[in-house]
Amino acid sequence: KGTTREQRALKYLKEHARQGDPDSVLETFDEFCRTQEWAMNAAEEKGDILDEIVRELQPTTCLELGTYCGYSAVRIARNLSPSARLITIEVNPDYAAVAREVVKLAGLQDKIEVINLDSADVIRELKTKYDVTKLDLVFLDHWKYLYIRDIKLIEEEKLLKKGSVVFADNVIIPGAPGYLEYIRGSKNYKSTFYSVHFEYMDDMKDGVEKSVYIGDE
Ligand SMILES: O=c1[nH]cnc2c(O)cc(-c3ccc(F)cc3)cc12
Ligand SMILES: [Mg+2]
Repeated sequence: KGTTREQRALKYLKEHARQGDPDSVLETFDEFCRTQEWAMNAAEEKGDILDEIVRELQPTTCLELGTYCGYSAVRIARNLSPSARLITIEVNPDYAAVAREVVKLAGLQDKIEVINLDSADVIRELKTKYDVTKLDLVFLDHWKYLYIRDIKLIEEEKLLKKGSVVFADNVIIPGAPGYLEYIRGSKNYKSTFYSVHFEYMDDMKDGVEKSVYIGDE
């Protein structure tokens, strides 16, 4: 084949999506995943909840862990206010390269910064190197066993404020038991679980967890 699934998806988007139109990029990506090849996008029901959170919260500074091909980065950024921005971290260089192209195709390169590094290393430098004061929205969608490591690091760095939302994908499939136990047991968060279908699979159930930070600043 020579190409990766992510490169085939990007090719499809370039051939079928409207340049500069985020909605077209997302619709086309969903079409690709339903008709050509499955991909792990936070799509459909998961994406609808994410849209709702962004529209209601109107976050200024967003952090996404696990960019993959940039589907959820585009989904978040298309609803951001003019001065708001999204920092998205992807440790896999091949995924990061595709994501940068998808972000450009959507015309959102001024709102989204894709960083190809390990999430922990970036979180430790958000205040000093990335000019971040507080995070209004955090989307956890990378390796499931890293959710708990990274949320603890985000707390340690005092990056959350009252009302900040932490939204976690895949808390059922593949599952993030340690994270769920931690966040639901913490007095600093008010958590809500949403039972949703697994992306592009109408006969599989996954879950997402929305946690509002109510702790000390
Ligand atoms: O590794 C993942 N990172 C982020 N999101 C994911 C996601 O939404 C789904 C899956 C996934 C789950 C089951 C399976 F059979 C194959 C892939 C992995 C990730
Ligand atoms: Mg996911």
